[in-house]
Amino acid sequence: MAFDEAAIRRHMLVTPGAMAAADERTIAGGTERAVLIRRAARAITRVLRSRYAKQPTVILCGPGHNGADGISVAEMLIEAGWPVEVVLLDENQDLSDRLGVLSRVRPSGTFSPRAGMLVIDALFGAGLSRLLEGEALMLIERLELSQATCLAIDLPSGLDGQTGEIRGAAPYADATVTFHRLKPGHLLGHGPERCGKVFLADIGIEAEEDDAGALHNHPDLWRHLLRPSKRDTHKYEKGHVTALGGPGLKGGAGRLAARAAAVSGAGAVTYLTPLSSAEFAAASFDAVMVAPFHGPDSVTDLTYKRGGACVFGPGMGHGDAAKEALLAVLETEIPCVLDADALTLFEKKPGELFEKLHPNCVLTPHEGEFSRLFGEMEGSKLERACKAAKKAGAVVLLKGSTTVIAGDGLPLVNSNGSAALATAGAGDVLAGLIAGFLAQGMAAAEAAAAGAYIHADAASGQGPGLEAEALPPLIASVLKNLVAPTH
Ligand SMILES: NC(=O)C1=CN([C@@H]2O[C@H](COP(=O)(O)OP(=O)(O)OC[C@H]3O[C@@H](n4cnc5c(N)ncnc54)[C@H](O)[C@@H]3O)[C@@H](O)[C@H]2O)[C@@H](O)CC1
Ligand SMILES: Nc1ncnc2c1ncn2[C@@H]1O[C@H](COP(=O)(O)OP(=O)(O)O)[C@@H](O)[C@H]1O
Ligand SMILES: [K+]
Repeated sequence: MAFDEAAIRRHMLVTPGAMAAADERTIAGGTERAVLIRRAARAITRVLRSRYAKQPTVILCGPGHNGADGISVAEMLIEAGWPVEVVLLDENQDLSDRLGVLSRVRPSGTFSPRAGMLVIDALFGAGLSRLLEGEALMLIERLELSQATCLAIDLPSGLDGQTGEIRGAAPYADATVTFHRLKPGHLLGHGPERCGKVFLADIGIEAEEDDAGALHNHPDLWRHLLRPSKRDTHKYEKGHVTALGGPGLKGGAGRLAARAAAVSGAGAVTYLTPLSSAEFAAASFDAVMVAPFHGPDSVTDLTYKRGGACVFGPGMGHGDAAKEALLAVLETEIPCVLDADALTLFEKKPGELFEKLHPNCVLTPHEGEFSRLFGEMEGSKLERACKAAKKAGAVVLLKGSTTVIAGDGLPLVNSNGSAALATAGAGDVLAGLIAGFLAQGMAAAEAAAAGAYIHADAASGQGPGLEAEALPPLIASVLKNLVAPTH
């Protein structure tokens, strides 16, 4: 089972390098560059006129094609009677064939952005190749610190389109108009905070699958894998999840994971917990079954009998019996989600875990768990998750306001989360939900992608008062809307 092919083309993220190649391919195919630039400028002008009232507007133009887009926008706005001024990074740029624009050029030293002014940032886009310095740094720093409204062309200048890192400075754009497909930098690192609202414009570039550097997680990619049940389906045909909880006061985390598994569409969930806490667990659940955990056999016996998938970690504790049970289950290659304690258990000897992991495993660390398990790594979140997945031989879902999922195939970036999810237990719910999808037969990367998106979608529209307990019923209604109706 795999992601939908047509959706891959629609939802791919294209690195700046691949985007430049796609531009050149389109030009070689017979579309003139000037035509692409005019289409880009028209798209920018459309966004601008629908979003902002006519107001004093300064267009910062760089030396490359991003600047060419800016100059083309300047022409269109001048024609529409906007009060436009143009600042050129290269003051010697030849504009003898654009006399209308030339008459609006002002020295860069006069650039003084302030509230009530619109600044169109066309200094650098995909071609940013080094740290901002000198004149460019001065212009962007002034803009970054000002109250002016900024509309960025392609990327806020200084934001790295591949990593979302800031190379010297970058404005806080109110909106960004980009072309063809989003770039990873719109979603990673500082991207979301610097880009503002991102508009995607079609300028007639052909999509080729090889251009994809990653995928932007979207239901189109995996919705077909959430099959509605047959009329006469049986609960054990819909998958069984085993959740291993721990003793004592942290049992709530394991129970949250079990409950999330129960609303994933899986037919049944068993929560295993030491005898001392089994009675309390039984009193807190109705549909989820509770059974005593008394060592590795209680987990492997159950998973041999019921199959499905397991979730280890939330509230599991650091006991030796839990660790042995986890290692024993990994030997059987049953699909597993490993979160929280199941990851920190191995912080001193990660190799012991990596040796046993297999491609049906999903690891769901947050940044702290990630660095405890994989050490400090260089690179963007996307690059780090990919390296970690390779090292672990499993799917790695690295959580955060933007979540990255990496495995064997193209990595995915999930960006529909909101700060309502920054609440204790939200991660436990995610782990259980993914285990539920694994139990229903989804492959690890697909289950992780569906889990991350649906989990975040369930929290959308919720506020700071969201408690993790409230997520399972919200997840159930997101799922109901995603799954095609039964006939
Ligand atoms: N390639 C094309 O045909 C098209 C490009 N488009 C636009 O063109 C942009 C890409 O154009 P380019 O590849 O020319 O790249 P850019 O215009 O983004 O930047 C490249 C130029 O900036 C200079 N530069 C890069 N980093 C710098 C730094 N830190 N300090 C000072 N100078 C720096 C480079 O030497 C080069 O002259 C896209 O972002 C998009 O806005 C669109 O108009 C569509 C068509
Ligand atoms: N600011 C945020 N914006 C979007 N999603 C967030 C944010 N903060 C946390 N999340 C999401 O909430 C979940 C929190 O998981 P985790 O850190 O493991 O918390 P816990 O261990 O308390 O359950 C993850 O899925 C994460 O991606
Ligand atoms: K720009």
